[in-house]
This record gives sequence, structure tokens and C-alpha cells, in this order.
Amino acid sequence: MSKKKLVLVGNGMAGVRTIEEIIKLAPDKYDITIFGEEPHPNYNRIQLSNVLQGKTTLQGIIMNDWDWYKENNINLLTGEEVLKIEEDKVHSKNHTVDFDELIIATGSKPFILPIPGATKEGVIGFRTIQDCKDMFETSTAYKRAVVIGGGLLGLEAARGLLDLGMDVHVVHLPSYLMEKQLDPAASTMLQKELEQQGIKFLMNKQTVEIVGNTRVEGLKFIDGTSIEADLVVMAIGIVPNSNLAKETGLYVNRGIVVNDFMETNCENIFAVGECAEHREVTYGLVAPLYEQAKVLAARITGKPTKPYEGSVTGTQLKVAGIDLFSAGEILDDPSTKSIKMHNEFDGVYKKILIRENRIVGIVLYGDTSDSTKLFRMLAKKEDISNLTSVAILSNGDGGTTTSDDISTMPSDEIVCGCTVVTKGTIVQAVKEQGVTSVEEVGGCTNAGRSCGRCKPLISNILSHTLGDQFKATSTKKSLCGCTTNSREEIVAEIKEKGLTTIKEVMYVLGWKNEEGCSKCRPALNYFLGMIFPEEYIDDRNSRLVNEKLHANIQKDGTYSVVPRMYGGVTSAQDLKKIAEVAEKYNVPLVKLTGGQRIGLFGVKKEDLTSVWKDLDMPSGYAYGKTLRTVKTCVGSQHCRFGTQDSMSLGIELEKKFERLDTPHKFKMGVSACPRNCAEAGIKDIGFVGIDGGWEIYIAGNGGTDLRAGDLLCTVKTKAEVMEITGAFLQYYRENANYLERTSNWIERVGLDHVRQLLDNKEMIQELNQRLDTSLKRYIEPWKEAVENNTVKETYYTKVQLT
Ligand SMILES: Cc1cc2nc3c(=O)[nH]c(=O)nc-3n(C[C@H](O)[C@H](O)[C@H](O)COP(=O)(O)OP(=O)(O)OC[C@H]3O[C@@H](n4cnc5c(N)ncnc54)[C@H](O)[C@@H]3O)c2cc1C
Ligand SMILES: NC(=O)c1ccc[n+]([C@@H]2O[C@H](COP(=O)([O-])OP(=O)(O)OC[C@H]3O[C@@H](n4cnc5c(N)ncnc54)[C@H](O)[C@@H]3O)[C@@H](O)[C@H]2O)c1
Ligand code: SF4
Ligand code: FES
Repeated sequence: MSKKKLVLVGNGMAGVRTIEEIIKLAPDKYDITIFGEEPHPNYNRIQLSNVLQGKTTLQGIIMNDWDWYKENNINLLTGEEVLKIEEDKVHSKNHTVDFDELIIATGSKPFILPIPGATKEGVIGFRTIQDCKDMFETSTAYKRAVVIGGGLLGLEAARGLLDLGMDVHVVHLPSYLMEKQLDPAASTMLQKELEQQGIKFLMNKQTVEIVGNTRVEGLKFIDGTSIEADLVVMAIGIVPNSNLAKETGLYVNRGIVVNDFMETNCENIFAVGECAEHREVTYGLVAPLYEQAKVLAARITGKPTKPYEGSVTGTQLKVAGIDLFSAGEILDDPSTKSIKMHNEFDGVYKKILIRENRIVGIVLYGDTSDSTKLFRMLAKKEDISNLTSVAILSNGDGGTTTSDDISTMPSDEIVCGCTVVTKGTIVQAVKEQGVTSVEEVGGCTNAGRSCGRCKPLISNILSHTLGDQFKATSTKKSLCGCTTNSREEIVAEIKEKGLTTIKEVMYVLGWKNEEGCSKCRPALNYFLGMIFPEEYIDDRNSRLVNEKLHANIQKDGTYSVVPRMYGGVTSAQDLKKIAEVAEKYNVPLVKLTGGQRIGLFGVKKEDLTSVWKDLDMPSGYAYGKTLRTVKTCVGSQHCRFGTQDSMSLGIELEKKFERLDTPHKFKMGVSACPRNCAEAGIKDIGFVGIDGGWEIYIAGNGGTDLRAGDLLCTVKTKAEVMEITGAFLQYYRENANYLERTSNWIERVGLDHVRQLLDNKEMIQELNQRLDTSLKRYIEPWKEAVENNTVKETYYTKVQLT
């Protein structure tokens, strides 16, 4: 039987994906011809932003190379725009091809403002490899770039142009960026970060004319202002490419109208991708287009398929140093309730919109580690009435997916949003096709081959499924968007090359953003201090804001002051001092904290140094990534059950290890008997007195990542407790990711590994020696602020919180 003739118009992402699916389902059914207007094989359009930002090359974004077409006997006609479709033929300038079935997948065009001057040289869209090449070329001869449109495309283009060395302005019509994806709070954080990276913004600006002779020289705005420009990139949305279909007599509204099986009103013509309009919606992201491709392939090959019923989409911005995710509804309304978390200092904002116990909108900025889980809840309309807000939102600690998360993840949960691949499909590929790396998973299932956001999660699934067989090499996690280097690589380079300052690390390791971002600067400052404790001078301005000020800012802009109370023990004298200070400075709230101390809440910034002076007590570091408190029970001195002296051990521990920088906050607890009144089992390290010694528990957590500590070992003496604590602290300092709590870290490195290591006397000694050297570098910060006028001036008089 002779094969049927299938023609595809549009050699882009949706069309070629449909052909791939058709070949999988019915390899011999068709003679296939593909017309492509562009002169390239199918490439990953999504990655054009990464090409512009120097993260990959044009060659690296080809998805189906020339050989693929040959191997599949596809007649590929590139550089050929289809100009006309007749009943059973398509015509381009040089070719006419017959068809039995025709797929139109012509994508979209950039929307170009219909204003005077819009056709001048130097005015372009951002859609194709050619646009990318134009931007590269322009940047070698010109300096001033203006991007019109502060949406996803405009901001990715702006960042790319900045990377090409241009001076970049973004002109945006509404009052805040990405208004379709973000609410004002998240948008403000985004704008601030992009401004720090060097992009300038002109908001509320409507362009009315592009001026210049043959080439663009500037823009004029409706308010009478103007700006000079050598290059203008229009990124103000897209228009479905449906003219050809319209001329053919197909039913076209905004896009080519299709039913749930991607059929047009003409029996043997189908449409898929951005050019298609399904249930009055046209899409501009790849995930729904791939869903459409699957349904169409099944329909054409006569295989059973569910109808395509539309898609819920989620987006993120591909800009170095920015972590955001958005899906569903964005703005609150009277029918929604929301859970919000806004931590301006760590640059994290999360908003979950809920209607009738179901998530209907997600906006995450600064920490998107929960995006997959939340997106699943949204897409599946899961009833969340049984969940607490804590369970819905994690704590913004940079959240890693643990082995437990993977094992409880449902098999049908979508892992790769771009390609709609589930956990079940990946596990199946591992088990049935023997894949062992993220790249191989991509080859087999396509997961991870578009934006790449899902690669860490794929890596975790592989690691969970394969254990030691997993080839983790291709999935290293970069420290932040400013660099492709992982934490391990950076630490190794600092040691090997003897890099001594943050600037030097960024320069030598080729940071994409020379100022760094709010993620990498504090991390680098920490690494350098940890590696070179004797030489490195702390860069206070690179610290997270609360640490920079040695005080925790409160909701209303005032501060809290929490003095140290070693082991939770105080005295009448200290209590008197605290009472006097509270009265003198009209402190509105005096409260016992969860860590057995007294906090003064609501202190004005200008009073901070005087309050510290009058208190004359050490800082309790209630704001720091360091040892917070050592909680103790009263123990054998007073309690009839006590077998050990918990208070004196707690005081000794706190006195020895206070002020030490750690990857994240670190808490200790000491109970004098297994009744465990000091909750030692949910501390980073906890001690429980038993007859003749102490049990040592590690990696407990009483916060959002609730976790019971693991028994590390049992020791006999206080000296051994101090030694093991020092070794554990130093090993955690040297090996955990920055902002990784011990509870997450131990899940990652494994309890057995740490147990084995701390069973080695020599190792314990070496770790303690390095720790002791580090401990020498710290001074009492409140005392310094009181005594050093420069510090006082810089941080407590003039400083602006930005
Ligand atoms: C810079 C950039 C970044 C993006 N980032 C993301 C992202 O992070 N995530 C995401 O999900 N989506 C992203 N997108 C959108 C995504 O790339 C598109 O949704 C997707 O490419 C659309 O696929 P398509 O096949 O419908 O259209 P296209 O990929 O545009 O393919 C259509 C093809 O048809 C050709 N064609 C048109 N008319 C004719 C004709 N008459 N004859 C012959 N050929 C013709 C065109 O030349 C084109 O090659 C991004 C887009 C851009 C431009
Ligand atoms: N990371 C991603 O997922 C990604 C990246 C790039 C592109 N894309 C897709 O590509 C398509 C095009 O993206 P886009 O950003 O151009 O479209 P968009 O419609 O998402 O955003 C356009 C932006 O331009 C603004 N705007 C409109 N008219 C303006 C004017 N006259 N002056 C100034 N600003 C104006 C709008 O307010 C809007 O914020 C979209 O479908 C998008 O989803 C996605
Ligand atoms: S832990 Fe034991 S010793 Fe300590 S207070 Fe409680 S019961 Fe008493
Ligand atoms: S989520 Fe984009 S490639 Fe997987």
C-alpha cells in the first residue's frame, strides 16, 4: 500500500514535536514533507534568550539536526515560505507539494507597534535566530539599546543586551513589570534586582514615534519626553501567524480555530501550536503546544486519545540571578483568600491564592523550590483544606527536594512542565530503558530539553531511583544565576587559586553579573571567611540585611534587641538592666523568646546603639546564620529526674561556639534526662543526659522542615561532648550549601557518612583545630557598634535599607 502524503507548514517547536509523535506511533504511515521559512533545522526557540545571555550557543539549541530529518526520510525544505494552500497542494516560491493531510504550525509573529518610524533600520522583534544575530552584530557597533515591553520576552532580551555590553533601557506601558504574571510586590522586587544588574526602566511610558533618518535614533513618548536609541527591540506580545490559513478559507478568529482534536473546519487540515486557537485561547508557551502535539499525532494516526481540553500554564523568567515562578491568577479579589510570605531581606516573596479550598494562583519570587508541588495542586485542583499554611509554603531556605519528597511524590505528578513528562514516565525510563543520567532521560522522554528548570528535580528522581548508579555529573546545580559554577566548584577554586575577595572570585570565575546578586554575595562572603579565617576581612555589605545591622527588623520598621542569656540562665542584675532599658526607651513589647531569652521588640533604629550600650550585654545573634541559642532544662542541680548537669553544659557550649558563622542558623538543646524538657531532639545538635554520659542527636528541626534528630553517638564526658560538637559544626560549615539547614544537609549527605567520619579521632581533632582558628576571628558586634564611630555612622545613622 502506498504511503499517505503528510505536509507540515512550519518547521518550529510544535510542528516538529507533532511529527516526532507521529513517527513514534506510526513510523511507516506517511511520506513527510516539512516547509520551514527559516533556513535552520528545528531549534529550541526558548533558548534564544540563553544564547543572547551567553549561556549557550546557536549550535547548542538545535533540537533536530539535519541528520534526524534524513534518518526519518523527511523531505525538509528550509528557507521556503509557503505562500498558498490549495485543496491538495501547497506552494512555496520554488516548490509545489501534494498532500493528503496538512498540518499548519506557523507559530506567531512579534507584534510591532503601528507607529511612525517602526520600519526603520535597527527596529526588530525577538523571535528568531536572525533576530539574535542582529542583536549580536548591533552590539559591536552601537551602544544604546531600548527594549519596548517589560514582559517575559522584553526582560530576557534586556538582560541579553546588557550581557552584550549595551546600555539598556526598558520602556514599559503599565506601572509595574510583568503585570500579567506578577503582583506589584513581586514586581517591585524584580525591578530592584534588575536595576542592580544594570537595566534602567522607564515606566508608564507610551511610545508614539520612532525617530531617525534611515536608522533609528530615538523614541518619543506621549508625555512629550524622549530617549536616544541605536537599537529598538519590540517585545510587546505576539500575534498568531494565521494569514495563510485565512487566505485558504479556514476559519480564523485570533488564531486558526480548532476543536479538541486540533482539527480545523477543513477535513484534512489541522493546526497546532501558537497559530491555533482552541476554545478561544491561543497559547504562547511551549507546554500546552506539546500537549496539543500529542493529541494531534494520535488523531492523525488513528490511535485512541483523550481530547485536548486546554492547559493551565506556569512561567518563569530566564534571567541570571532571578528566581521566579507564576501560574494561574495573580491578583487577590473578594472571592479569594491568600497565604503570603514576604521577606524583603532575603529577597523572598510567596503568594498562594485560594478559592473554595483550591489553589487558583501562585506567585513565587526568590525561592521557587515549591513550584512543582504547588503547580500540581493548582493544575489538579487538589482540595487543600487538610493542609496548614506551613505545609503549603516552605520556609524559603533554598528548599531542596529530599528523598522523602520524591518517594511521596505521586507517579502522575508532572516533573517537566515544558514537555509534560511525569515522575512515572521518568521512573519507567530508568527501569525499562536503563537511563542513568539527566541527559539520557531527556533523550528518552524529552524532559528537561526546553527551559531546563526541571533538571534538578529529574536529578533527584534519578538519584532516588538509582542510588549509587546515578551519574550526577551533568546535573550540577549552580550557586545562582550569576554563575554556572556549583558550590563545590567555587569552594575548590577559591582554595586552589587562593582567591581572597568576593570581587576576585567573581572576576576569575567569570561571573555573568559583575555585582553578583543577593544569593551569591552572602554565600561568597561566608565561603571566604570559612576557608581563610585568619586572613579574610568580612565584607559586611555582602551580608544579609539583618546580619549587616546586627538586629532583626520588624514589620513596622523598628528592630528587636535580644541579648545573650547563656543556656537560658539570667540574673537579677541582668533582669534589672533589661527592665530599665525597656522603660527608658519606651520599648512597646518585652517578650520571652522560644529560645529561652528576653526580647525587646519595637526599638527605633536611632536608639539601637544606645540600647546596646545601656544593656552592656553581648548580642544574642537572634538575626544571624550562626549559633542562636542553647536551650537547657534545669537538670540535676534542681530536678529530681536529672542525671546530668544540663545548665552548665549548655552555658559552656554557648560560650565556646557563639558568633561562629554557619551556613544557616544553628540551634542546640541540652536535657538532663530522656524526658527531654529542652527538646534536644529537634535541634541541630541536641544532648540528652543518661546514666554515665550523654546521647548526642544531630540534624533535628522544629520549624517548617519538622525532623527528629538522629542519634549520632553516646559519650561519657563533657569534654567529649565539646569535641564532637566542634567537629560536627566544622564539618557542616565546610560541606553544607549556604542556607542549608542541618536537617536538609544530612538528608543529602547521609547520616552514615557523618557517623563514620565522626568516629575517627584524628578527623575530630583536625576539624576542631580548624574550628578553633575560626573562632578567633569574631568580635562582639554590639560592643563594636557602640565604640566604633565609623561603624555607628555607616550603619546606624546614615544607612538606607535597600
Ligand atoms: C526568546 C524567546 C524565549 C521564549 N522562552 C520561552 C520559555 O521560557 N518557555 C516557554 O514555554 N516558551 C517560551 N517561548 C515561547 C516558545 O518559544 C513558543 O511558544 C514556541 O516556540 C511556539 O512553537 P510553534 O511551533 O507554535 O511556533 P514557532 O516555534 O515559532 O515555529 C513556527 C515556525 O513556522 C515558520 N513559518 C511561519 N510561517 C510559515 C510559512 N508560511 N511557511 C513556512 N514556514 C513558516 C516560522 O518561520 C517558524 O520557524 C519563548 C519564545 C521566544 C521568542
Ligand atoms: N520565560 C518565558 O516563559 C518566556 C520568555 C520569552 C517569551 N515568552 C513568550 O513569548 C511571548 C511574547 O512575550 P512578550 O513578553 O512579548 O509578551 P507579553 O504579552 O507577555 O508581554 C508584553 C509586555 O509588553 C507590555 N506592553 C504592551 N504594549 C506596550 C507598549 N506600547 N509599550 C511598552 N510596553 C508595552 C505589556 O504590558 C506586557 O507586559 C509570550 O507568549 C511569552 O509567554 C515566554
Ligand atoms: S529533662 Fe529530665 S532532668 Fe531535665 S527538667 Fe526535664 S525531667 Fe528534669
Ligand atoms: S520544565 Fe522546562 S524543560 Fe522541563
